[in-house]
Amino acid sequence: MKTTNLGYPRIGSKRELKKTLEQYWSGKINVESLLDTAKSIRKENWLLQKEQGIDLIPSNDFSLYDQVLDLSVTLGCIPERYSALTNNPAFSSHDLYFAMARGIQKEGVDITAMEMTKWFDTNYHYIVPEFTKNQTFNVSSDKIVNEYKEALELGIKTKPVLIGPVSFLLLGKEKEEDFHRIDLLERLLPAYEEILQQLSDIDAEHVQLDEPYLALNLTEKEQRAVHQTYAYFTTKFPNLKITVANYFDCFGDNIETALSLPVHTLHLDLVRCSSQLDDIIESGKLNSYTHLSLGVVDGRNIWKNDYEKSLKLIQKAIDFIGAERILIAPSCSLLHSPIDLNLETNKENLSSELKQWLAFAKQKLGEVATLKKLANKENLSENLEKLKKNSEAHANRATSALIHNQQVKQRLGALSAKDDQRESTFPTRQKLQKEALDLPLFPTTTIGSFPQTKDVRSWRANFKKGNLSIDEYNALLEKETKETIEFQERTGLDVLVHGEFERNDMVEYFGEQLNGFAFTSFGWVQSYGSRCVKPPIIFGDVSRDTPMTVKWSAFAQSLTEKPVKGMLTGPVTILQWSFVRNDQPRSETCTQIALAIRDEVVNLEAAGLQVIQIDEPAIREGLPLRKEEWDTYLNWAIRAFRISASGVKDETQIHTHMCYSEFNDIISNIADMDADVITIECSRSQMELLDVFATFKYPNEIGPGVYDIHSPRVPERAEMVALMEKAAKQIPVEQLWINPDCGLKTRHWPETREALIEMVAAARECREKSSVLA
Ligand SMILES: Nc1nc2c(c(=O)[nH]1)N[C@@H](CNc1ccc(C(=O)N[C@@H](CCC(=O)N[C@@H](CCC(=O)N[C@@H](CCC(=O)O)C(=O)O)C(=O)O)C(=O)O)cc1)CN2
Ligand code: MET
Ligand SMILES: [Zn+2]
Repeated sequence: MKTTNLGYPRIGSKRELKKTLEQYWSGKINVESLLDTAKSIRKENWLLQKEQGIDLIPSNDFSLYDQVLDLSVTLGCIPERYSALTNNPAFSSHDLYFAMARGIQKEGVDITAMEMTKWFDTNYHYIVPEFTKNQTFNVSSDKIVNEYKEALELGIKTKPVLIGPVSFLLLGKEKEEDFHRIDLLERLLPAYEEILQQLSDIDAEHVQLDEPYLALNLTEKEQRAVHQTYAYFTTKFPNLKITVANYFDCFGDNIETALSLPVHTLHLDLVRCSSQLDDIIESGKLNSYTHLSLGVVDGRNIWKNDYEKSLKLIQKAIDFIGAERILIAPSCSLLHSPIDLNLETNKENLSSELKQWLAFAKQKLGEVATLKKLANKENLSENLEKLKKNSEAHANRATSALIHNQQVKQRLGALSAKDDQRESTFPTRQKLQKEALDLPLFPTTTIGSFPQTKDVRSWRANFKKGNLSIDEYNALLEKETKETIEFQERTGLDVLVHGEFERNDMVEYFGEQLNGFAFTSFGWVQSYGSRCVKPPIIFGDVSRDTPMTVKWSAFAQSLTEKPVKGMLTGPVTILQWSFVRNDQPRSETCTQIALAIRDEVVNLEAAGLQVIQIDEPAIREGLPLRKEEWDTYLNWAIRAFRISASGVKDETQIHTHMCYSEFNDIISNIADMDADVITIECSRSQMELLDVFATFKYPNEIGPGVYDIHSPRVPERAEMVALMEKAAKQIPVEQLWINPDCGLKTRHWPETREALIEMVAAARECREKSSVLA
């Protein structure tokens, strides 16, 4: 029996990579310093995994920005528009790499970034590969081999990890008509073959190919592609031990395909799909030589493993194929876990009672190693003690007084059908809101946050450290908010925002104020590139004691005659971007949050806010991976949003906002949310979203984001007008708003000012053209 790991967080336990990247981008350090930091993180990670008792330690799980982008670059899959960089000695390979990730506007070159979207149902975002009909693939980087050699110098023979060819193709997008990307497989396989050859030339023994698409609904053709791929690889490389890793859900209908693969190891996510092992046993179709990697330790949540439960699964697998064909593993890459629970020493954030129930990435590896020893009956006395402690922790969580609140449970039980309905239907509300707000055609607004500058962050850090009093901190925030309101008035925006300067993060901020939530000091998880989040931990029933946002929204509204939008995060997003308790259905936790947000919405209205936005950017990402389960999720998720939005009168305009996902397949459910206005990401995908409106008539108002805020690039007015013209072809102009595609917190002020001035100018141009557009 062996222990194995699928991937380790690469941001660094003190976010070293994040800090170095941002310094590099701002020109403060050179590329060598950046690469040095990267190298030391890899070293630390490899040694730590060894020390924790992992036998098969991954390499190539490191990335400077994103592992999918790395693979695109490795395979020479670089969109044509970057040729201005590849043929120009003024630009290095790193310039090219970061230009693909973030866009570039420098030395006469102006190229947009590649699209970014959610990695399955996580809050991690990857850079979407772009394919053309005649796409070629040429191995053009040594990253995989180099990292293998780097670890070897430390005495560690790693297991290189890369995304498998079928998933790589499916993760991407066709940039031309008339072909399907899966048809590129035959051209792609020789490139993979070259990489596998290089690895086998340097005596790599194991390689892990991730095929998470095996957890989704695949067509027969795609299933055949998976089979063909691994039949080919195993014939070509009979001595390479290939693991095919599936995670985030069951194989479902792909189980026959998975079991037909002639590979050395299949990895199973037994956290998301504990019945998978039984399915395999009952099928009787596992190859006689295939090992099973049992993903029993949850890579997606922070709860301590339940050893008794895991050991039952492991024992069942041992009885089935024998211990020597078993590997013990986390359920998926630990990229999605915070790094080290031992860093959490602040008892006000995380009490010792709570802490004993938790395990972060490093601790999870320890759990994997302990489970192996328990299953192998190694060092019995020491490990039986660990088992006993583990059972005790689970027993006292089950009965803890921290968790249950009868009032919350009663309120949930008393909900009735009318609690998720506005008073009138949209046409009536729209008329009343038009009278109340008196907005022009193509009203302009932003999504909520304005730049979270170094200054703003340092005020908060100093306030938390006690270097600033609450009054001093508030005074600074008031000044920042006031300047932001003045900027918006000067620029001519129609619906203003307060800027969210008081918030560390749109989820953590609410988590800090709601009962039933705990938060960490260092529990950072990478969201994209250098950006991280610190997801709160929902451990108990959720309730709200006092208003959470009214003070800042009312303050901002007091500064202007223009309407200010109250700004809230919706229940589904708070749920999705937190670590959620696993002792009751997610739907129940979500409804509890919905009631807390509903109370906040009602309070904002009473404080004079006529427009209130309830952000739900995570609604799409929360969808189960398999379509069979979509309806159940959508029913409770959409209802939770509606509960949160339905406590106000018709005149109050409810907005929602969504970004960075593919929305076309759930557009009618989004319409069912019945928000008066939705602002939605559209720009990086060139308004592809709008295609769906050719057949689906979106009933309410909508602001398709006109520029990409995740890139520092300033959009041109003409670009934005062109996007709105495209929108006006599908949606009546009376329904259209103009806004960026997400909040501006990651941007700096200079580009923010320029971009919004251009955006308002674009709106004026659209108004002038409106008779033509209509
Ligand atoms: N939860 C969440 N998920 C999301 C989004 C989001 O906004 N939130 N947006 C989408 C895209 N993802 C994003 C994720 C993170 C960030 C982001 O900006 N994160 C910040 C951290 C935000 C934060 O928590 N800030 C804290 C802590 C800031 C900090 O680093 N403080 C310094 C000290 C600063 C100083 O002394 O100057 C430190 O702790 O070392 C604060 O402001 O209080 C970052 O990585 O830089 C943006 C987008 C999708 N998913
Ligand atoms: C990821 S969606 C962000 C919405 C939030 N109101 C903001 O502007 O930052
Ligand atoms: Zn957004």
